[in-house]
Amino acid sequence: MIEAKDLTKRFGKQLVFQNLNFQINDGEFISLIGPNGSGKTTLVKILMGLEPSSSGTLKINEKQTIGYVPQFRNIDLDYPLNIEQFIRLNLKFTFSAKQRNHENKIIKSIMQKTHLTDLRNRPLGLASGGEKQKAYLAQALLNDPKILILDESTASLDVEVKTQLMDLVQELNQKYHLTVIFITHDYELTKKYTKRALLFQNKTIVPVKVENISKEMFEVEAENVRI
Ligand SMILES: Nc1ncnc2c1ncn2[C@@H]1O[C@H](COP(=O)(O)OP(=O)(O)OP(=O)(O)O)[C@@H](O)[C@H]1O
Repeated sequence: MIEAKDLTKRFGKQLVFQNLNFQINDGEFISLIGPNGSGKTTLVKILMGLEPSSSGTLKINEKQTIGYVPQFRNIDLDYPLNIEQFIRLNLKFTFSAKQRNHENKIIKSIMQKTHLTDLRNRPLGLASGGEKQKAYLAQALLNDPKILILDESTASLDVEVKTQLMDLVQELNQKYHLTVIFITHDYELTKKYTKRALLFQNKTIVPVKVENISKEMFEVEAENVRI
């Protein structure tokens, strides 16, 4: 379980959020939503130990490792690695034959889980957006995480590819009891894949049932941001 108690974060004089109190259950598929700049990425950085909190606590079970899937960025057409080589970047480089053997098995299994086996030799620079995003997902799964964070990972994909990626994540969530935290601005995907959301509002978090979220709420937030 992930549990926040009175979690507060400031950057210098800027208060990002204060007194966050929430829980995320093991195996839950939950969305993390709210306007641009409300603190979604900052919160997951604190969760991953990449950023200190200002006060309060954010606890996870010590044994729970975390996989992080960012939104894919532009990758040059002549990027030197193929999909499999790119995924391997998250492994420890080793010259031990025994360790290599072990790693090969892990890679094979991850490629099967993410449906990338047939694409393993494709240069990453020539892969489609969805294939690149799946490669990022595969990389995040290498260390057998119990918690998977998708940080706007569907943002630059077209609707059909978004759905394919989310179906895959849902499969991983259900088959392997992965806890999934889905950071998104996408109303349709929030509705389709999650039952509960942590909504950033007025510098704190409100846990809400997704069935009670309206499209207008997403749009109002977007407008607020523009002002
Ligand atoms: N390292 C940093 N130093 C100073 N301010 C920061 C730092 N990182 C984030 N911020 C600020 O903290 C606030 C929260 O940023 P964060 O990226 O967490 O928001 P977000 O909800 O993920 O936004 P978006 O939806 O646009 O990705 C923003 O005002 C941002 O400028």
